[in-house]
Amino acid sequence: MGIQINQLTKVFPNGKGIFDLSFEVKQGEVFGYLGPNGAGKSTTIRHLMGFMKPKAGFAKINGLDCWSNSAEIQKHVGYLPGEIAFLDNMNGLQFLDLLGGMRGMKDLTKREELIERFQFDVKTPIRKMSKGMKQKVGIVAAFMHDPEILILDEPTSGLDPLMQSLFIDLILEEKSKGKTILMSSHIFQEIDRTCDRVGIIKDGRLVAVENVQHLQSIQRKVFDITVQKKEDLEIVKQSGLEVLSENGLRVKVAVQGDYNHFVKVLAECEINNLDIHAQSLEEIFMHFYDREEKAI
Ligand SMILES: Nc1ncnc2c1ncn2[C@@H]1O[C@H](COP(=O)(O)OP(=O)(O)OP(=O)(O)O)[C@@H](O)[C@H]1O
Repeated sequence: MGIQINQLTKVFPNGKGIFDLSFEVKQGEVFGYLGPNGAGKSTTIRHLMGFMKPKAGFAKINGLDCWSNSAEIQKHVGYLPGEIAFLDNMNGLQFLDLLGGMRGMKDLTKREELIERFQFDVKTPIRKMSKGMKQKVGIVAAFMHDPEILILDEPTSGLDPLMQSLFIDLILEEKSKGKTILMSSHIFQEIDRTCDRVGIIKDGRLVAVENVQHLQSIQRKVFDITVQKKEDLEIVKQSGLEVLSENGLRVKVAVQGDYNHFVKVLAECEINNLDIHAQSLEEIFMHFYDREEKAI
C-alpha cells in the first residue's frame, strides 16, 4: 500500500520530462521530494493525481493505477497543487464548500479547526487574497476531509515563517496518525524536521534516496572550542581529532559519527567555551543543485 512509482516516464515535445523513475512511499511514511527548478517534481505529482498519462511505467496509490483509477484515488487523497487554480469570483468559504460538496464531505470539524489554526478570513474574495492566503485555503482544502494520503507540491511556498512552522506541526501530527505523505519542497529545514526519507530528482531522473535519520547521524559537526591553557590546546592537537583551525586558545574540530573519542579528549582539558555548528541537510545535498558548497 502507500505510493508506488515504477519506471515512470514522460517525455514532453521539448525532450524534457521524467525518465524511468522508481521509488515508493510506504504507508505511514513522510517522503520529501527535492530537486532544483524544472527537475520534474510537479510532473511526477501530476501523474500521481492522474492528470497525466505516462509514456511508460506506472504510478499506483494503495495498489490502484493512478491513470485508470484517478476518480477513485482522488477521493482518498489530499492534494495541494503547486499553483492553485481557484474560481476567482468566490470567497474562500464558497470554494471550500464547493470542494467539500464534490467530495460528499459531511463532517466540517477538521475544516473549522484548520481555518482557526491558520488564521485567515474565509469570507475574503479569492481575487483579493495574497499568495500566502490562497496557500492557506489550499492547505485547508487538502487536509479537511482527513485523507489517509497527502500529496503536497511545495506546501509552504508563500507562507511566512510563523505559518511555515504551524504547517510543520500539522505534518508531524498527521504523521503521528499514520498518514502517508509525499511532499515536494525547496526548504531543507522542513524536510529535515518532518521526513523519514528524501528523494532527490534532477533533470527528470532520481539521483538519490536517503534515510533522513541516517543523514542526521552522519552529519559532520564542527565544534568551536576555547580551552583554558596552552597544554589543553596541545592535548586536542595531539588527539587525532580533525583540527580545522586554531586561533590563540580557540580551536575548531570536525567530528563525524564518533563522538566518544571527542568527549574523552575534551574530558582531559579545561574548557572555557564550546559552540557547535551542524552541517545542514542543505549542505549535504548542495552538490545535487549545482551550487557551491558552503563552508561551515
Ligand atoms: N506540460 C508541459 N509541456 C512541456 N514541458 C513541460 C510541461 N510540464 C513540465 N514541463 C517541463 O518539464 C520539466 C519538469 O518540470 P516540473 O514542473 O515537473 O519541474 P519541478 O521540479 O516541479 O520544478 P519547480 O521546482 O520549478 O516547480 C521542466 O523542464 C518543464 O519545463
